[in-house]
Amino acid sequence: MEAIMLELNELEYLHNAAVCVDRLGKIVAVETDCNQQKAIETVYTRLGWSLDNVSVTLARAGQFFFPGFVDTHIHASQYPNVGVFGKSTLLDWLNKYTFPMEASLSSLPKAHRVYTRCIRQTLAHGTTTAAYYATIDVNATNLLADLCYSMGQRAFVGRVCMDHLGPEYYIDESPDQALAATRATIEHIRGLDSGFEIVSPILTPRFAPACSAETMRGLSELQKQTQLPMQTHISENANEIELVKELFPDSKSYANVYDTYGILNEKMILAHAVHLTEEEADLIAERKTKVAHCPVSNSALSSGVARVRWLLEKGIQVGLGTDVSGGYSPSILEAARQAKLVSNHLAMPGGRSDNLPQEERDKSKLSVDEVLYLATKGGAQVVGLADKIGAFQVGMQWDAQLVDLGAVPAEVAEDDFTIDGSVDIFGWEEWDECIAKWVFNGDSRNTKKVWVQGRLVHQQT
Ligand SMILES: O=c1[nH]c(=O)c2nc[nH]c2[nH]1
Ligand SMILES: [Zn+2]
Repeated sequence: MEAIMLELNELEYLHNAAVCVDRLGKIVAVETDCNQQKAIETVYTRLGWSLDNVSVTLARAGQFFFPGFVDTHIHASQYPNVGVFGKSTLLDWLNKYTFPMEASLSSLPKAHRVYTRCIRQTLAHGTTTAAYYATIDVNATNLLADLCYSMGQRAFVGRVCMDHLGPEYYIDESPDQALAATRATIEHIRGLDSGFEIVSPILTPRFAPACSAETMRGLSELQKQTQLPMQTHISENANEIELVKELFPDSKSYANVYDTYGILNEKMILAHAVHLTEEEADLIAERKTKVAHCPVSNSALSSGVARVRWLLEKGIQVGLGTDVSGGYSPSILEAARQAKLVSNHLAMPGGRSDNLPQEERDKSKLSVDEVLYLATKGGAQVVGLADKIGAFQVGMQWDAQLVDLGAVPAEVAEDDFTIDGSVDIFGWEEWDECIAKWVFNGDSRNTKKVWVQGRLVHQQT
């Protein structure tokens, strides 16, 4: 347990720093405490590289580099509905808002508009990698992959499989058709990015109530053949859990349903995991399955509070998801903020931890560093890219954001009342205080530049 805590606190950000990135988007040198001159000397003298081959990027006073955010769970196809959920809860929300919107994206001009805006907006909020759900439509799913590729966002793109219980206007015809359609998107993405370097397919059974046993079994087989990652939902809402019990009376639990059909494994990302039992969490840990924590959505749809510390202590790797549009915001910074706040709720009286001693409850609270870890390194682990992204070690990919908190020089600060963004820095704060102020008050106005694999994919004008 100690090890988890230590690792969670290893948060990387760089200020007064220069980073050298080669043409393949790899970090070749990082210099801290430096100016532009020192950075250039590093490239010439220490590395002996020509500036033609290496770009040198500098974070100035008041700015810092932060690893790009990883959104481990987002429905690009629900993006027009952000903030539109009324008082609904999961199952009525799906029928009222979600399925009609997703079905309407079989219109490719509409899908183009929605997906372009979703990618642009998430990039502007510093999301360099996203695990996307598209829709059941093959052409629209392929379009999402094309757009991620051309706009430069690292992405996992999933065609949604749902051949059970859906509305008649939005359902896969049969397990065979669901699997054939999934194979078609895999082939499309292979044609786009043969090594799945930037865009990868991800197998996507929507959730147990919407998938027949045959489809889940078929996806398990397909995963064995392709080694692709997979994503689904689990244990988000009380009525959903009851429905799973009715539909799979022979299964011991929700997690056991996925285990029975061979899809609870180290390549599976489970979203929500709010109401897991002790046995389910132990099984998930044993299978090395990952969890996407979606605090904004869990509050918006009144689903509940996931016990992140409890999951981490079991050794389960956890990242953050916006879960647009169960979640109202495309921002992982907002998800980090809400992850911190909902973890505090677990320590308050009147909540689900009431039977625990106060000391145990206090342990549930996540720190600012920990939620930022979940937003970056934790997310990288969840999507299987921890050796490539989420930190700034030499040899890793330059997937990063340049954050500017708008600090003004001390000599003008006293009479400068210009409002420039939502974070006010007075100049006396320590760096960890600046980071905390960013987490609680920052937004996309602070995200000046964003890179994926060394390519500048967003720049504030
Ligand atoms: O938050 C969620 N969003 C969805 O689209 C969905 N589908 C099944 N379960 C779900 N949960
Ligand atoms: Zn979801």
